[in-house]
Amino acid sequence: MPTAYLSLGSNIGDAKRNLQEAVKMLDASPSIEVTKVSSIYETDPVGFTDQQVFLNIAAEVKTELSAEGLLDEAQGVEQSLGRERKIHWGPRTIDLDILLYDTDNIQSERLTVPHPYMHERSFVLVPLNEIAAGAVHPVSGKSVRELLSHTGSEGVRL
Ligand SMILES: Nc1nc2nc(S)n(CCO)c2c(=O)[nH]1
Repeated sequence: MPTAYLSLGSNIGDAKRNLQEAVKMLDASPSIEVTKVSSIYETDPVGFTDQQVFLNIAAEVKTELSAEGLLDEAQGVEQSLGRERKIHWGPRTIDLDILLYDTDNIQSERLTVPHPYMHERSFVLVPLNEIAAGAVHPVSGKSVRELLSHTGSEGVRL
């Protein structure tokens, strides 16, 4: 069964509860099993820096869904939790990004996997390293552990 890794983030409202609800909703989907969840990390905002700190986690899921099917589920969770896309890269109640889907390399209208920025984001790599240090980025061939050794964990706190 395919294994995928997701990054989840929130910096509006009760961020911890938003993350917990998002994981619960993913696991409640009949076609998704959440098999690992990282600790919650407080992280400095990247991209649009004039906003609240984020809380970030990573999750491992097993699913028979295609990557696009998993994206549909993830976007459904975002909508259910009130995700409003006002400012690009701005604050959000919840954000779910697909990082890896097995060792697939996907470039479609809707989806790029591996996530195009995952290799340069400590707020993604620190939680992901906690649950999948040995997972391999299918484009670079580097493990999560190796990617993290290049970015460092600046701006990420347990
Ligand atoms: N620390 C941090 N910065 C972010 N900038 C954006 S956009 N996002 C949303 C995910 O792309 C985040 C995030 O989740 N955490």
